[in-house]
Amino acid sequence: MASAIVIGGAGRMGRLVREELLARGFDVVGSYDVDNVDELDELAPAADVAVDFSAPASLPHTLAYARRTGAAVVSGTTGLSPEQLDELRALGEKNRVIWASNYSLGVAALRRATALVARTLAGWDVEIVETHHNQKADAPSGTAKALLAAVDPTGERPVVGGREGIVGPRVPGEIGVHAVRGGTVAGTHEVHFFGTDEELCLTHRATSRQIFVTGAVAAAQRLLTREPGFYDFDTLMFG
Ligand SMILES: NC(=O)C1=CN([C@@H]2O[C@H](COP(=O)(O)OP(=O)(O)OC[C@H]3O[C@@H](n4cnc5c(N)ncnc54)[C@H](OP(=O)(O)O)[C@@H]3O)[C@@H](O)[C@H]2O)C=CC1
Ligand SMILES: O=C(O)C1=N[C@H](C(=O)O)C[C@H](O)C1
Repeated sequence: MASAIVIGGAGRMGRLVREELLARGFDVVGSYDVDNVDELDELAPAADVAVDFSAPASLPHTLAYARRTGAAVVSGTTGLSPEQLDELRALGEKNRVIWASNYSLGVAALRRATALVARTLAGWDVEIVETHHNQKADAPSGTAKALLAAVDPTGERPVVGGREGIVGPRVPGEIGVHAVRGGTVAGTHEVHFFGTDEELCLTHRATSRQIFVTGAVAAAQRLLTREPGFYDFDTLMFG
């Protein structure tokens, strides 16, 4: 039986992840949150995999744990800085690591579709809109950033958040990224492509968090069959 710890275990995602791990036969040997995250550095028991849905501030402890125990890491924490993402990538030189801003199969397909449409409709205006529950800490969502990268893989185009006041006409090539917060929305992502007299909109709507949980635990199971490396969700799940 494979063993696991959950980082952010008392959170909205962490509680569901723990249940899913147990349902899939994992032995869950620890749960870590703000008050005991320091234990990851030296005290926490070894496990085959650490599943992390917490906050960027916990990453040093997750990394220390993985280096000490050799555990695989499945991270879904968003709001990580580029330097923190590099640290996770570097961990992949010795450990099995996956980080994904979204563990839903539908969003994986949305990313592919977005890249295709962006190439097909080059020159159209693009606006990305994400909507989440009123407790979400980071904005824009990690998924919105991934969709932005799908539209503009080289990251060269100007990115605009909220528009207010007199800002002048839309700058050609710019990409709007907008965050909406309210209620209990599990996560909606829209990519609008505007041409002359026409609009194409790709939408993904999560109606529960279970999709992310199912995807993350499936990724954990698959990751444990792989060699050390830094994996992305699309490649790991679809090959
Ligand atoms: N990749 C994906 O598919 C998805 C990613 N997410 C991401 O997962 C993360 C968690 O989301 P959610 O469960 O809604 O958030 P919650 O706020 O419900 O849970 C966060 C958990 O992390 C813990 N935590 C916060 N800060 C630290 C810290 N410094 N060290 C250790 N633990 C900490 C909290 O502990 P305490 O209770 O003690 O405060 C809490 O238990 C977010 O980054 C979110 O964007 C969410 C859904 C899907
Ligand atoms: O915080 C959330 O809830 C979610 N966060 C992820 C993100 O930032 O993209 C994924 C999902 O949309 C839910």
